[in-house]
Amino acid sequence: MELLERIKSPADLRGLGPLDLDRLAGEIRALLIERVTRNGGHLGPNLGVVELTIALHRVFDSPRDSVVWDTGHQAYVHKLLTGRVADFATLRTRGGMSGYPCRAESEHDLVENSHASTALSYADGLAHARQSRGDPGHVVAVIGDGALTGGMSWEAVNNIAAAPGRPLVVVINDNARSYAPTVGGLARHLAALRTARGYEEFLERAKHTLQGVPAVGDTVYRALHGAKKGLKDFLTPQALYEDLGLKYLGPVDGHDRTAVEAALRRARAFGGSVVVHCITEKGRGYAPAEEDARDRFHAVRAAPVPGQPPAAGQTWTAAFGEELLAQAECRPDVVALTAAMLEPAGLLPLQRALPARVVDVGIAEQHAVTCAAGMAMGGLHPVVCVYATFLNRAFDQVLMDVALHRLPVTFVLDRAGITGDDGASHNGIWDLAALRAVPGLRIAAPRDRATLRRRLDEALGTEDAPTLLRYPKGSLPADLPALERIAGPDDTTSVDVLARTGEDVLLVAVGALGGACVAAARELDDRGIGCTVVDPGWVKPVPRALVELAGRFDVVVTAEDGLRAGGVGEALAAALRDARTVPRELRVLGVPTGFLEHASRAELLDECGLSSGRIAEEAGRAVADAAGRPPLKGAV
Ligand SMILES: Cc1ncc(C[n+]2csc(CCOP(=O)(O)OP(=O)(O)O)c2C)c(N)n1
Ligand SMILES: CC(=O)[C@@H](O)[C@H](O)COP(=O)(O)O
Ligand SMILES: [Mg+2]
Repeated sequence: MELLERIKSPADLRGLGPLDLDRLAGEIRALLIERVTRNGGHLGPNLGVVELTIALHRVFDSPRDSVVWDTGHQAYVHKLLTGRVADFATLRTRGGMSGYPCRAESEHDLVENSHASTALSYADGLAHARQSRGDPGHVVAVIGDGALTGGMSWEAVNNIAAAPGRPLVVVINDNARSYAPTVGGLARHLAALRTARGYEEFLERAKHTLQGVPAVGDTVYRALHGAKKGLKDFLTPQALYEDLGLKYLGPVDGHDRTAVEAALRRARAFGGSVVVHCITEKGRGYAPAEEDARDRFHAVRAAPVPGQPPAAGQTWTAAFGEELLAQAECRPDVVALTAAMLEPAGLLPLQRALPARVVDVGIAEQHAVTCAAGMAMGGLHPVVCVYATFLNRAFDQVLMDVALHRLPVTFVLDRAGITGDDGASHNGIWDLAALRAVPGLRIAAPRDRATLRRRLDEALGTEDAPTLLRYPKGSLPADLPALERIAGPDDTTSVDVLARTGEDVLLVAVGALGGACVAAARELDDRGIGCTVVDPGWVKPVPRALVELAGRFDVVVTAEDGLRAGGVGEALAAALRDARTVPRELRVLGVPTGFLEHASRAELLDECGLSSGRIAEEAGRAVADAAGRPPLKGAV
């Protein structure tokens, strides 16, 4: 890494010759492979942008020029070239380097949000600001072909194309994949452009040959070149960009640094918005990634830590995939939708068995939700399968396109709750609080495989309202059978009792925190504090059986892997107030409102007071506090 260690800023790149630059690319790849296979992270995407990032930082002058990375998972090389080689060993570790751009780490980093399809909007705003302030320099946005399938990208293109003289360069990092091959008409359009590379090479050869022919050669070449636009439009419909008013350069081999630099220099000199279309290969330079048909090592897991047992057992995602397939085999009306996360959301079994019953809309959650509304209006029962954090993007669609019409759409949110390593914007902590405001939407949080199966069945059996299931990242816990079931008006409003060592405190466990709450009850029992642990299953609306049960306890503690503010605990507190059965002590445990720094899920759960030890601590304190306080029953 002798060369890479000398790079303290992009300026150090400009003194290097071609051989050193090639050597530098090799050193970067070696470091990416060594470190990311150990710490985990986005190996494939970053191997695919080594030459592109070197070229970009040689042509443009960050941070005088602004560089925005869409989604940001492919910014490791950018970090290595902007003075962070020494910190790279701490990638994705608590207190270490983030796996995404991070403003606190560097003035070269602007956008921390890992939600895709935002870069062009940021870039339009940054360029507008530069123009209105008279600031020199450019804005460069690097966006993947997958992120280009997101609607926001085209809202931005529509505006960028209408703004004359924007000092904006859009670099399309086209590796033809999101996780899987990119889907949709746009993917076909980009594929057509990719084949244009052969056309450009043909034209170069023709130019060289014809210009060697005396007298007529040059005339013929000029005629051919004049026909180029028409021929190229016919062969390679890049008119999409140019008819919109954007200059299009490309396609360029994104691994030919010299060619990328030449295209970027042309773009920089153009004096208006330019699209530079780079063809890259996800996983380039590392055979196991290049040969990985699944997702080209899009995101690799951290290597097992010596002495720590690797994550064992089936994941929530795999279990859901099996349960959904079982349902779909009996229910021809069930159709699953994904937003470019088919395998990550567990839909591979269904796609393999019943391919027509899985729809991948690209990175387009808003379209997924309203398309599902249309499917439901058409008599189907759609299942929208997304990561919890990404449903934030489609709140209005859930509210006004689905719930307003009381449509039987089922949402399944994977990675609900704290996810940890992927930073603040990947935690799925907003769903319970945000969606509590959606009239008629019913929400369930399964605690294990058996309740996942049961809640999915109940959700798919609900035809007069939208339903939603949510579960966390990682391995399924062991099944946690109910000791007894406290019946409600119907089976979906009953409450499962998971543990009963006494009645000093009622512990309400939401979903996957059932195990932690049962463990907390054991700790409390050892300290002579009797606990009853219950799991309501359906948490919206709050089951009446839960309100009646909680109204009989002096101390109630709720625990949820989601925002405390506006979550399930606060909904129960409001119901107890309405029933005038407020307990002496009511503690609502949840994630504080804020953005969590990256760390492991376990570390952040403990930090938020949601590990079994922390839950036991808080419940013990609540019992102690209640002992010295008169009963509040009946108080408002
Ligand atoms: C709104 C949103 N939905 C889903 C994701 C999950 N996701 C992360 S990276 C990725 C694929 C991105 O593909 P592309 O933009 O082509 O970048 P590449 O990985 O190919 O470099 C997806 C779907 C996301 N980050 N944001
Ligand atoms: C940026 C990106 O790809 C994220 O969606 C992230 O990698 C998700 O990671 P997991 O699928 O491991 O939760
Ligand atoms: Mg891509």
